[in-house]
Amino acid sequence: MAETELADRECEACTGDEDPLEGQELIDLYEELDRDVWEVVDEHHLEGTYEFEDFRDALEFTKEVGELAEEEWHHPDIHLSWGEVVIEMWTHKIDGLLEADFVMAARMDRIYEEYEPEE
Ligand SMILES: C[C@H](O)[C@H](O)[C@H]1CNC2=NC(N)=NC(=O)C2=N1
Repeated sequence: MAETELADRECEACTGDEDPLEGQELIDLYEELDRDVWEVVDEHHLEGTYEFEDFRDALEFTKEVGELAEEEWHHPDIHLSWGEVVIEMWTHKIDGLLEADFVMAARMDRIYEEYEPEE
């Protein structure tokens, strides 16, 4: 049976004693994200950069991401500028990356589909 798409998986709450993902585990999950948006930084966090037409769209996207973070109780760092939102996503409790971080990133990619500027 095909694996559940990343954005449809549960954000498993972390207990705090998991080991951070590394190596091939990270690569396999990363390949399911929008690589025009995301990069894995130092095997520690995900950094994503989203472009928008203006500040209003960037702000509305930020609000949706904020609501998602509250629902999932898994919170990114968000830098909001005119026409751009930069996200940093990692699991603070273990100071590294777990699947939940990739699930959140995939959910953000899905939210972004409604804002993507015309080519
Ligand atoms: C107390 C602790 O901050 C909470 O359990 C949650 C809140 N949101 C969180 N968000 C992120 N990114 N990492 C965490 O470890 C985390 N922990």
